[in-house]
Amino acid sequence: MNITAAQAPASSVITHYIAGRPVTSSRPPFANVDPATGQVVGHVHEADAGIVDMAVRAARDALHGPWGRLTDGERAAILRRLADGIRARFDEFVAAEVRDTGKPYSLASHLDIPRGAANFDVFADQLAHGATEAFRSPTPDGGIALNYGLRTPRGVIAVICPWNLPLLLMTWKVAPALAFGNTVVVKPSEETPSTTTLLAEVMNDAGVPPGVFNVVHGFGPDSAGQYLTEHPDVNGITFTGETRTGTAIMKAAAVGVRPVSFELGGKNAAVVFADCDLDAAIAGTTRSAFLNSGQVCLGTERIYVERPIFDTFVARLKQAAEALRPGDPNAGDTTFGPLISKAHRDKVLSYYARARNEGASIVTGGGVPSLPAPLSGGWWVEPTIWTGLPADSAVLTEEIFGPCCHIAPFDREDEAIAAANDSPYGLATSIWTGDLSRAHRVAAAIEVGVAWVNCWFLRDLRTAFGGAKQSGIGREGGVHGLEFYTELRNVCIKL
Ligand SMILES: NC(=O)c1ccc[n+]([C@@H]2O[C@H](COP(=O)([O-])OP(=O)(O)OC[C@H]3O[C@@H](n4cnc5c(N)ncnc54)[C@H](O)[C@@H]3O)[C@@H](O)[C@H]2O)c1
Ligand SMILES: O=C/C=C/C=C(\O)C(=O)O
Repeated sequence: MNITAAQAPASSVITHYIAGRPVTSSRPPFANVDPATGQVVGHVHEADAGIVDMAVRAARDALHGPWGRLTDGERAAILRRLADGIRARFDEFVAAEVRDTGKPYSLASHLDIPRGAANFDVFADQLAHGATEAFRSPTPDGGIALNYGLRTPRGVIAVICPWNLPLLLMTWKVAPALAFGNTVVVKPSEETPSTTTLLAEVMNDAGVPPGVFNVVHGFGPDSAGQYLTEHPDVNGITFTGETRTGTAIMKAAAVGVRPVSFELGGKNAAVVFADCDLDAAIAGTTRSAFLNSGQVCLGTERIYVERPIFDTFVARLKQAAEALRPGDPNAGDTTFGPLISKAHRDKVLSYYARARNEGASIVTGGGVPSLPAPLSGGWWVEPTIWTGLPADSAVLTEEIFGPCCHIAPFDREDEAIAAANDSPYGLATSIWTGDLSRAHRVAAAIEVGVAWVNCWFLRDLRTAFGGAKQSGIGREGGVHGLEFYTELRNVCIKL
């Protein structure tokens, strides 16, 4: 929910950050709201087309400045300083992320901020070990030619991020972009402006030249997001967010034929076989269904359980869901947070109502928890589990992005695979089985970008990360970002 500055206290003002300095804009700032309480905690400047143009120009100028002349080793050293700079201000980053998202301190301090720093380390490492191809090529005249690959930065990259893992997903894009010599104009989600703004300060302190990293704040359509993706001097667009937003951005990218790197929506399935380690499957599926209040793209909203253990699995997951503790995000025993906004909570509750109206069996949840003030003003919903809905129910086909999942039984492996693949999305899956051959067989059959076996959200940052089908375009991580963040030229020299 965003209201004008007139209604918002002047407690904290977030401005843009262009060419190494804060920049304000003329549009009425919008309010930043704490989702745990619904209270306004500050306000944020909204970029107009002129501000976005200023940022893109600064990024273009920086490409031709000292940044463009740094060696890989010098850029790697700066990336490591960025990681250290985030860690040096760890408490500030955690507090800012918790305030913007309402997520529990335990989650922001163990996932969001540590990964926000680690993303810079992994790409600094990549620079130290990167290589390109070379060939000694026989020539028709009996001589030799040398062919070698030469990677150059793509240029000015537009980076547009969602609100669920704000710093993690921002540096997951900024780190490779800068590692490979690009400059960036980034737009964090309007819901979560704070940690990216702190990152701008860390950039300054780490010696990143002005203009290499620029931040513009605002919304999508008719605001910073649209102006940035439509700017003709942007050479590539990396975006994480909803699939339908990706469609709109892809149309903008088509003008000028700019490449895109997309991490989009999902409707991920877990497949649980009767021979699994049930304790591990329950623990892992509790995380995949309810972590970050279900606001994780890799999360599980569809669970298929082999019939012999179906009733036990449902009972155990119910017990785990009911043990989650909503509360003050900064309280040590809080393990469950609110949704990001009133609009998103209304969306999730609309699916709760649909499930009820379609006759689902509500195993647990389905409503709003009763919490004391000031939390009663926040955007809370109950962790929810359903069974008994038909496969074509909207609850089983559309991304809800909330703390809810549907469990259905299956009798045969091929039936479970077909159910898991029955989706326009293809982001992630988790497979729980004690049979190693089956693990490999099923992981090869489910059409996703990331398949976990007997685990979930276990990440080696060098591996390929991204979605198949309508869940994404391209891959991030390790060497895989090279295709988007660099141009590869072949040089052929007649010797
Ligand atoms: N695949 C992944 O790795 C991944 C990771 C996290 C979230 N997601 C997805 O993100 C979604 C939730 O995040 P969200 O609600 O912020 O997504 P969203 O698409 O509504 O917004 C994402 C970002 O895009 C901007 N935006 C919106 N419309 C735009 C437009 N027309 N032009 C340019 N920018 C525009 C927004 O301001 C925001 O910064 C879910 O669908 C989730 O699955 C995917
Ligand atoms: O909500 C989506 C989570 C995305 C996670 C990553 O991009 C990652 O782990 O690199």
